[in-house]
Amino acid sequence: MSLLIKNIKELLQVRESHISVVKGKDMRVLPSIKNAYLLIEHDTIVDYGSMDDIQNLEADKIIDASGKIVLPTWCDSHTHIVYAGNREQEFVDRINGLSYEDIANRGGGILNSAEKLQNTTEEDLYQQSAKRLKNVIKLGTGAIEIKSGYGLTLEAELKMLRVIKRLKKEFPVKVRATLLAAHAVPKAYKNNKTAFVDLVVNKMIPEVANEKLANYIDVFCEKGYFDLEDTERILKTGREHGLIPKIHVNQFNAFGGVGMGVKYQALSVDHLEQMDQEDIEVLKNSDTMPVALPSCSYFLSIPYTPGRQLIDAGLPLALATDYNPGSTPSGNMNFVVSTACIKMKMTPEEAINAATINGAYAMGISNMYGSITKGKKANLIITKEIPSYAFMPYAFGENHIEQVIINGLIY
Ligand SMILES: N=CN[C@@H](CCC(=O)O)C(=O)O
Ligand SMILES: [Zn+2]
Repeated sequence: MSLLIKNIKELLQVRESHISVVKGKDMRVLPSIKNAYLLIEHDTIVDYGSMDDIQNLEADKIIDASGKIVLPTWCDSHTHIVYAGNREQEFVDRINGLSYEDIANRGGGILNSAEKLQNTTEEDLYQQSAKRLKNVIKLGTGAIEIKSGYGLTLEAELKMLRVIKRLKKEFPVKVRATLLAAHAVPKAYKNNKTAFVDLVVNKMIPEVANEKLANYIDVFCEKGYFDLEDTERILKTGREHGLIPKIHVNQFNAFGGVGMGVKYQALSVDHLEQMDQEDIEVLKNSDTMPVALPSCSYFLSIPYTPGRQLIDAGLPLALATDYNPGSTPSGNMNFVVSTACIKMKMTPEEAINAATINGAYAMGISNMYGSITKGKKANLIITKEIPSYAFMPYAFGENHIEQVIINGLIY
């Protein structure tokens, strides 16, 4: 099966295969070909170029993309889409004056979702999660990381990870799984957090690694959740079991979590709404990707990650949704890209780089996803007819996507 897309107004993010990440000033550059064609065979990009140079290419199917822009699908490197029910009452409580912290301290927040999930069957959890995944693919996401973390018991965490495994099997998009057992201290361990970390380290990590249910290890390193010592124990044990760290840090407080992530060669450090100079310096000497989650800042009315400062310091940056029931009930990467431009002062080129190639890097898959490159998976967004690519983040809140192609097939 072959597919030829021709008369593409502009083909974005065209990269040589050795580019796996873009940093600093290079993020301002988004290589493209105007008036382009793209040829797909089966699930792979095999050729592309200017329409002026098109040979007599044969294909089983031809799409005329006149007036439309084609780009790689979004790579969403941070989500929690496997959850049960919703938390709109907490949303209303926050409108009425409670903070995210107040709600968590009253036993709401993550513990509320954990209770719901523990009382939901695996089949129901799968159906709820599959619906969310289907929706975000239609919004242009072609690769996604999904975390556990609403289980908080071995049994419920395994249930979440089995659901992620099933999503991976049933859907054509690339799925990466993360064990986030240390997402909150469960009620039963309220006065004995160390015993819960013991459980994570001695039972949950070995069992999950043994069953090969996760690629990554995560921890919510934050005041009132898990401190540096807990984080270190969890990352160290995760690494020993072959799980690569990707952690929640600096959402509300900066106290060295970024350095701890870098010490254990985290693939990414995510959130970073609160950053100090030391965090920036430590990232400069690492291969760790900083990940910003602007929809979370928007929804909770907390500061945005200082993306401008990070990029101006020569660092790379990735953008992800953080889709979850508490802080970001949205998996729309188009909104993330717009919000990064509007609120974080990122240029459209920087935001698109952050949401494609750098997002792929933050999932360890940039060899196969995140750019238009021969040999990579044919995961593409075809826009509606729009004046330019900057129009996508500019005209925010509108759906500019006409078609999504996953593994060479129209989704
Ligand atoms: N900050 C920690 N975890 C999630 C939110 C969890 C929740 O409120 O359910 C996040 O990344 O924002
Ligand atoms: Zn998160």
